[in-house]
Amino acid sequence: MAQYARGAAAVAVIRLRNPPVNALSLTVLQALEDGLKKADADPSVKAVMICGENGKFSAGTDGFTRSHHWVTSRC
Ligand SMILES: CC/C=C\C/C=C/C(=O)SCCNC(=O)CCNC(=O)[C@H](O)C(C)(C)COP(=O)(O)OP(=O)(O)OC[C@H]1O[C@@H](n2cnc3c(N)ncnc32)[C@H](O)[C@@H]1OP(=O)(O)O
Repeated sequence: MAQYARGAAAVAVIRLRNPPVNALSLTVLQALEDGLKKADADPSVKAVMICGENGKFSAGTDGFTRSHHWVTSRC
């Protein structure tokens, strides 16, 4: 998942949470999109910080998601 929170001042924080390496699964991508929409809808938010849990940002596309893209791109 990705957790939305309000940080200091006008900053929204979206924290990627998908142990062990915060890979971008479909669930994480959906939660990321939801968080960005929430920030966009809040006129007091002037910046969005995206970070990863446990001292890691993200390993990129989740292994499963990557296979899915590969299969669909060949159809
Ligand atoms: C239409 C196109 C859309 C998007 C294009 C997107 C492109 C990309 O995202 S490219 C990037 C894809 N990511 C990778 O190729 C990263 C591969 N991983 C690594 O290089 C390393 O794992 C790491 C540097 C991220 C971490 O290294 P290290 O600390 O040595 O840990 P491990 O390698 O032992 O990995 C721990 C654990 O995490 C699993 N894992 C790693 N990467 C992914 C991933 N991308 N998706 C899912 N899972 C991942 C790895 O298998 C290990 O799992 P186990 O402990 O269960 O074995």
